[in-house]
Amino acid sequence: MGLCLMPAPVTRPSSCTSGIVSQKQSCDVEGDGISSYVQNPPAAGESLKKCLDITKAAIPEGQWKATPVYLGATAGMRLLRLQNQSLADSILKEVSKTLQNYPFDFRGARIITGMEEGAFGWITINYLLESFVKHSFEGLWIHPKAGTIVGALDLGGASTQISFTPKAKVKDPDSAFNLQLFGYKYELYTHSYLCYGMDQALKKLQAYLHKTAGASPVISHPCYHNGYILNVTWAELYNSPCVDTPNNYNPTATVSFSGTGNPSLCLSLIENIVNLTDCALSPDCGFNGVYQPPVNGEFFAFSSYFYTFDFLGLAPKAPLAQVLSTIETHCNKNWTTLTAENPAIKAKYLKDYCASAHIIMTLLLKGYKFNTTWDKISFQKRVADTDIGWTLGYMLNLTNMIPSENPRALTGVPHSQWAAQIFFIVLALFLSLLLIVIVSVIIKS
Ligand SMILES: Nc1ncnc2c1ncn2[C@@H]1O[C@H](COP(=O)(O)OP(=O)(O)OP(=O)(O)O)[C@@H](O)[C@H]1O
Repeated sequence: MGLCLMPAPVTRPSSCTSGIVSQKQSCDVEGDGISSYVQNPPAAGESLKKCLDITKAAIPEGQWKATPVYLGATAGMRLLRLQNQSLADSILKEVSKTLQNYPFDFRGARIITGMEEGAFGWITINYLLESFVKHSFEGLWIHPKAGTIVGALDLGGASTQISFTPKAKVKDPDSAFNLQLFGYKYELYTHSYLCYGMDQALKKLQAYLHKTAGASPVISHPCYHNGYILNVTWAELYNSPCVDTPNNYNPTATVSFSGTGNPSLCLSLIENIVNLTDCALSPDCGFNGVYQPPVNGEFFAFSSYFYTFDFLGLAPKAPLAQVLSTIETHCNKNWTTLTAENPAIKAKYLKDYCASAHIIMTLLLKGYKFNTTWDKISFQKRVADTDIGWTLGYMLNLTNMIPSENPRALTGVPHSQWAAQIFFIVLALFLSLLLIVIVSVIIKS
């Protein structure tokens, strides 16, 4: 769940992450955001209040009333809405009530769409890199193809998004997101894959293994480290619409996953949950039959992409061969060695880095087809001292902080005048140089 606060006089909210934000202050709703509301509403409510109190303390009292607050919920809530619409509604109502009790200018809570999540992440990155301003300036005055607009790869808990400006027009209108920023029109390709966020992808793996293991109570898991054992109830395993409940479903039954640390088996297991066959607009395909034009330009990969690659020492960039060998070495470590080497890393994350690294490689290389453009991806958490995510883009959009017109055009300086000025500056420099050469030739002779 993302929540964003922006003190009114601040022209650029400098930190806007999942959680609550005010200038450089940020804090997260404890646990897994929205799911903690389902499991333990009072604790989640307290955690939300704690965050709001920290934020309140960071904003001068005189600005509280003028500070707009929006709450946007993402894929966790999209999934909950699929399962239980009234529970999703009551959570949003409850959260809204809490926010209304604070002195901010609360402007509403809603579940954003997957396309919005993708597009706002893309806006956040390019806004922080100042690429919209550079692009519109360079695009208009220097070279029509100048300016570096980067693509966005977001890997959340419940969904994953890819967003970029393709070379050619987007062929499927359902994947096109049109924007005009600083006087420049962008046609963005964006797609959100629900159920392919990291938590749900890991759950899909477990459910696939459970389904294919027959009645066995202990199941080998090749993506878990040798020596690691995870016990889960069927209720926990099948608590999401991303996995099909078996016919003989028994919520209290338990299953044990026992790690075998086998990287190549892990990789082939993942191909059972990611459908890599063609789509209707072949060869322009992502995965699961989804249309996707060929990837174009540089990309920033954040959220779970970053967490995993940062842990493995592969962020922000590493050659593909190094990435593959690092993942293999990591997956081959047994659980005792791994925990001894990483005492500060929580087991809930440590147990999954092998699986998540393989899921990431499958999505990037085989799903999105970065196989020939691997070096274009940067694994990043922050840009310009600010966390990357969809929340800042959401806020910028809702508060109309990115003008659709080019500010230079608004200042009244016409294009032809700029072109003439640049032409005369270049001509003057050339004449000065020529004069220096002529004078030095005359002096020598
Ligand atoms: N330090 C960490 N190491 C590894 N994984 C992490 C770490 N912190 C968070 N994660 C995981 O990263 C994933 C993405 O988390 P994030 O909070 O970005 O998701 P989200 O915004 O709730 O997702 P969605 O948009 O799909 O609803 C989750 O699977 C979460 O468990």
